[in-house]
Amino acid sequence: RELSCKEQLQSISMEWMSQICQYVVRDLEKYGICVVDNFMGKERAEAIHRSVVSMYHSGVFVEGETVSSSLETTKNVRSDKITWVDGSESNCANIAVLISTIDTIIMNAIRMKGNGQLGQRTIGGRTKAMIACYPGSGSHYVKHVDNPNRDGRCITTTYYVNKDWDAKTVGGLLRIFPQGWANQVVDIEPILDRMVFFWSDRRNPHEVQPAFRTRYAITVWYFDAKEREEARIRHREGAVKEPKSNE
Ligand SMILES: COc1ccc2cc(-c3cnc(C(=O)NCC(=O)O)c(O)c3)ccc2c1
Ligand SMILES: [Mn+2]
Repeated sequence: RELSCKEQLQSISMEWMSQICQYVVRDLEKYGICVVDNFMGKERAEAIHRSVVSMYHSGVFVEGETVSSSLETTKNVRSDKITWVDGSESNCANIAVLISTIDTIIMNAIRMKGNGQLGQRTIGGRTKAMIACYPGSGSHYVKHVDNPNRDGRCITTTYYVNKDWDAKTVGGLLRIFPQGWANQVVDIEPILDRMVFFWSDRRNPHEVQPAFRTRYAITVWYFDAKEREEARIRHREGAVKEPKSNE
């Protein structure tokens, strides 16, 4: 029987989905980092770009706060502006599709593993999506670890929405310094429709190099169920002032 157009599209997307999940499982377990291009397709990527730009100009972004209590001004550590969305906000329909696509990849990657784990982690929940804007003129984020103190976050997933980005002229590279890889670095250009997955803990110190053009990224952090529960218990006991991860 000839497949209908809808069935053909579904079978292509199923094939695409299982390809991506294989890359994510293999690369996360082998390198701790996975880069996927053309993640949402050009049309959807450009629609997400338009949504993010109009949200930025509507003034909902706030200064990204640091969790370091040192006296140095936040500017020296990071100068991005952020806003958190769950995808239900106005103008976020395309971002909702992005979030559910990432959810599906992570869940299918775990299913593919068969033991319900990804890199010996049991994924349990995620944060909302954080949209970050580095407003150019050298804005950056110094070398840091997303989750240095076991706050529960185990996978960082960052999606870039920058059209015609050329890091040679406007900088803004994501540079990862993978632990255990001697002095190797991984430089990732924040180009439109690029998706990056990497372990959020001390295995992947990274920085955002000074950007000289407005630079947008959408990040969702996935929790390790056990670590998250332990962090909650620690937090409840008020033992340690943990940075809010704005879940
Ligand atoms: C206490 O509340 C908050 C609220 C928001 C926070 C956002 C970050 C963060 C972490 N990493 C990056 C990054 O590495 N981006 C890489 C890239 O864009 O290529 C980034 O842009 C932002 C860290 C701590 C936060 C605490
Ligand atoms: Mn980071």
